[in-house]
Amino acid sequence: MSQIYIGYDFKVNPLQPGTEILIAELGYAGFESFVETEEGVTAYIQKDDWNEHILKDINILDSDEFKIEYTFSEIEQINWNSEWEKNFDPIEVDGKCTVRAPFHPDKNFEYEIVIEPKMSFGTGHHETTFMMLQFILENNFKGKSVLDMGCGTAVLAILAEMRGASKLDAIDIDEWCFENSLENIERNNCENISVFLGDAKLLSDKKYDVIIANINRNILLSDMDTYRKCLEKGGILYLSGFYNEDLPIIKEACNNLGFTFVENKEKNKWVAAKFKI
Ligand SMILES: C[S@@+](CC[C@H](N)C(=O)[O-])C[C@H]1O[C@@H](n2cnc3c(N)ncnc32)[C@H](O)[C@@H]1O
Repeated sequence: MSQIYIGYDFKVNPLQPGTEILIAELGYAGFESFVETEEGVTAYIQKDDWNEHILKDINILDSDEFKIEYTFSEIEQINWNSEWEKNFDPIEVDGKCTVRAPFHPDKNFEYEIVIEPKMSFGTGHHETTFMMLQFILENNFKGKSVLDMGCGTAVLAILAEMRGASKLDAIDIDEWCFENSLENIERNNCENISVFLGDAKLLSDKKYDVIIANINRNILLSDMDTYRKCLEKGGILYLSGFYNEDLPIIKEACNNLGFTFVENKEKNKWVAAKFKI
């Protein structure tokens, strides 16, 4: 890999939950990989995605509860495999599903997903991915056509196929996520998932029984109308990637399009919500 990265070394006090909150916020600002250290975290972002105001919306940096100091520098080469081996512990969801890396030993779970995340978002560690995995475990996917919008590593599409979905599209705007999704789909022997590079513009003539979209508040709001048009009657929409304070805005936008709110989950202020049409 030859992309140039900017690496930020953050010292966080108190370490937890400060580091966890910081990683979550940086993830949504475009940082792609995180290496937890004894004092905090080193976070990486591609130089092409970076600008000098990149930390402007990271709220925890302005919080009185945490003291956070950082330095940053340009890095030419990162060995992602060794970074992940240091950092990626397997996760378990509700005793039924595990998400692990290829270098972890097998586990005896009903659903075992092997993900080599490299730089893509979606190992299950993030609250939003975790809650979406829970929704997929709790709900019926048998024979359903499914869209995983903003697929990252395609972890959600992979579980949906394991749960019986018969035809799936996984779409991501990021080229690395597109390639990583293809690799993970093969690694997990999935046969019903097609991966596309792009955004909601790809959806003009598509129809699905279920749409899963874990992106962020603004993209969800701007693409919601397209999701609505792509859902079959009786279709289900799962949304995540926003904080609990944004749930009323998301609900209102969904209501205006004729969706009914079914339920939501919440973890460390992040929300995942289910709607039906
Ligand atoms: C929060 S991550 C979620 C990844 C994965 N679905 C998960 O649950 O872990 C959001 C993903 O959406 C992608 N994305 C951002 N904007 C998008 C857009 N307009 N259309 C499609 N994908 C987008 C990002 O590249 C990123 O991989």
